[in-house]
Amino acid sequence: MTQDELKRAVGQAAADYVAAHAPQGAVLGVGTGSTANCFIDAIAPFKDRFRGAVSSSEASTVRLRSHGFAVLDLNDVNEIPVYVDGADEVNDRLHMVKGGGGALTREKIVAAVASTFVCIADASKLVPVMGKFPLPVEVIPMARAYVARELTKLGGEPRLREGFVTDNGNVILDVHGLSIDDPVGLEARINQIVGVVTNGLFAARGADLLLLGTPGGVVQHLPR
Ligand SMILES: O=C(CO)[C@H](O)[C@H](O)COP(=O)(O)O
Repeated sequence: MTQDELKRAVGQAAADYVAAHAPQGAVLGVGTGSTANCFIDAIAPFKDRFRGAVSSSEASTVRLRSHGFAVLDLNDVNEIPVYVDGADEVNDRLHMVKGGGGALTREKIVAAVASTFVCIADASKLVPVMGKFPLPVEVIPMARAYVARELTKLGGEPRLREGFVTDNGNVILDVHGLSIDDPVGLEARINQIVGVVTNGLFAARGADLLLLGTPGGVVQHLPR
């Protein structure tokens, strides 16, 4: 199976999960990226069961609307039973590195509100130690050079994502060369740097369920 086929399989599995578990009239939390797009396409036939969706990016909003979903302002929503999103890396505790698509801050906000975070990923994303995928950090533009120096002190090699501006008007520093042995500690440490909006470690609030696309089928993992 190709990687795209595995992404479609987990997108469909997540749609089946949500259709079975989310209450009638619920608000759905929707992530960003190519795997999340597969989920959006797979859940579209069930859209009338939902009050609408809260989106984590302008790109997902466009796709949701193209399927006829009502896209709601998070400030008008009290509860999100399920949030479905992809990951760039995930470990067996269901900590993740996210933000390859640059939507990490809105993703983290929607995930914080959600009762259940379902991570959907192809098998290549499951790793013993995270850090091979450069860790995205969203930064207020005027703090870029300062934050880069601070990230270097933590042992990483930050590189500006050239020509990219987030939906929030900020820049991304991708931090190379980290071996993330303490995801919870590093997430908190980086967020303490003045000028950082947030970083792509989702460890304090990891996923509750991983649907992993493997050549043998979609496998469910709970946090170890
Ligand atoms: O965090 C993300 C976007 O900010 C994505 O979930 C992550 O980059 C995975 O993307 P894809 O499903 O395209 O591999």
